[in-house]
Amino acid sequence: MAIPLHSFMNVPCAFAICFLVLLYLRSIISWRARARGSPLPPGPKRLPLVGNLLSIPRFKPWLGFRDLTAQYGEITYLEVLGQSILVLGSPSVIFELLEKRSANSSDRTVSPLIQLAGQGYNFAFMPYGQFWRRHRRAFWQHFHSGVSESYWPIQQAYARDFLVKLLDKPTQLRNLIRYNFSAAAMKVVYDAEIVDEQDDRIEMIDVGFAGLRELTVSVQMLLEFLPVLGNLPDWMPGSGFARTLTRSQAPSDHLVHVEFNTARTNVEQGAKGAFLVSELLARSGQTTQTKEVLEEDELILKNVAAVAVEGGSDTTFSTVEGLFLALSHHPEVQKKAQAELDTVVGPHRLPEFSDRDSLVYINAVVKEALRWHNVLPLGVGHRTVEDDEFHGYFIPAGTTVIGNAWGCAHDPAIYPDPDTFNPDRFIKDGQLDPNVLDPASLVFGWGRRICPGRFFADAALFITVASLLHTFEITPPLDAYGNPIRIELDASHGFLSYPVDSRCTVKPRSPEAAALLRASHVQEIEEVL
Ligand code: HEM
Repeated sequence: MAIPLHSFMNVPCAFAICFLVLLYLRSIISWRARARGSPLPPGPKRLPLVGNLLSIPRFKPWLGFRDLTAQYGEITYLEVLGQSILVLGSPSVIFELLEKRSANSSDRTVSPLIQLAGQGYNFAFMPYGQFWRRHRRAFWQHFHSGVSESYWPIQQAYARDFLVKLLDKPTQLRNLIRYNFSAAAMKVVYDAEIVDEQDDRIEMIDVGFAGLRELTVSVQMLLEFLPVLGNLPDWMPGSGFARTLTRSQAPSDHLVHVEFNTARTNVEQGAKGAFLVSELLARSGQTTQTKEVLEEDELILKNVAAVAVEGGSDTTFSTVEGLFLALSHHPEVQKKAQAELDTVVGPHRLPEFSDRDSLVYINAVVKEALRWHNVLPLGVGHRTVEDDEFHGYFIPAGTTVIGNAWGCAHDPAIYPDPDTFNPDRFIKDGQLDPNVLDPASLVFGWGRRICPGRFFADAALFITVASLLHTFEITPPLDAYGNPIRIELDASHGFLSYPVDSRCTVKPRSPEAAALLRASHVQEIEEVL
């Protein structure tokens, strides 16, 4: 009797189905054992296969995540194509998971996009482990609060140089803000002399970060799970995005290698300024080190130097751009700041770091600038290493944890009327109010991954804000008929966020203020730059 062909076909088919069912049952049993009866945190209903892919907000995700928090609570769980994601929506749960349990929540999701965007050298995206730790230690040695103070003269000189240039080229505001922070970072790290905003190295730093600016949560998800999209030939639709990312590779490589090697040559010829380079040369003189150790040391120091420049540029740049827009809306904030500066500093000199403790209102302006416009609205995602139980919920190992910094910084329960720029919210009885949550505890991230450049950033912001308000007046831009144009804050929606339009009119507060700036500038340039 003939046996029908389809019966043979059915045997492997049946085996395959049984195998899949067994795998599924095994995964459920193992999941239950791992979860020990704890449920996953609440979240939107998951669809078969794609899970919550459609619930991931595509545009300005920090807004959508804030809405998820309102609907499901401060701990919301999402799953996209098998990847667990936890969205934390209040400072208390963020601090609890990302600070107190930092040993388990300081990993990063390793993404091929980071290499594609030329950021492979950047330890902000490296997984938790020895290699990351060595980078972080090397960075911290040169940027902890004590050492950061030694860079104040450079930061002050560039802040003033920026303002002198602004006197002459008020329409170049954006380029000059970028110049201020990038040139100061290049000086601190490589002892590089950059004297104006047209220097090619300013553009190099800008383009080196451009790839990261393009990354959004939804694009990241898409490319994570369909990595082939990153390798499409140029002529295929959809390849443009990958091309934009890869444009950052050459400038980043230049920063890591060429700028470092130039600084090394200068140090070998007797230059004193470039501390990271000097450190490397000192170490390479130690004959006890093996060739491999020295090579890895060199790579780490090169990476760390480049991160300090890139990290030190765009973040502060975006914050100050937002601040200019806010100030143009609030003449009363400028008046209060100027009254304080006139009392503490007076008209015959410019503000200095030693004035900081007496400049309560200026410190409040810096805090409000960090709160009002967030350059990293969702920080940088963390990742858990092991299974955990949190508030009675099961958090699987490998969960991506997103702290919604923007959501907290704009929560009316923490900061009433959060969209209004109001430095007074931080002041009580003439002093900074310790009962108001410091936005620095939100916007610089958390735990073992907290921003190690925060002291450097805070100093750059303080001296820029104090010097600016002491000498300039900022008003809205004017239309063709001379009428003021009101520009609302619209933050771009990438991984790094920038005001889309921050046009404003800048002019010196008085002829005396302009003269004071120019006079101090000549002396400063000779001493520091
Ligand atoms: C307004 C200015 C700045 C803001 C808002 C900011 C914010 C952040 C945030 C949110 C993170 C991620 C923290 C986390 O994972 O929890 C971070 C990491 C980092 N930042 Fe900053 N940052 C600023 C300025 C700077 C500056 C000036 C530097 C360098 C001098 C810098 C260097 C870094 C580095 C190296 C990391 C990676 C840390 C790691 O993964 O271990 N940042 N920053």
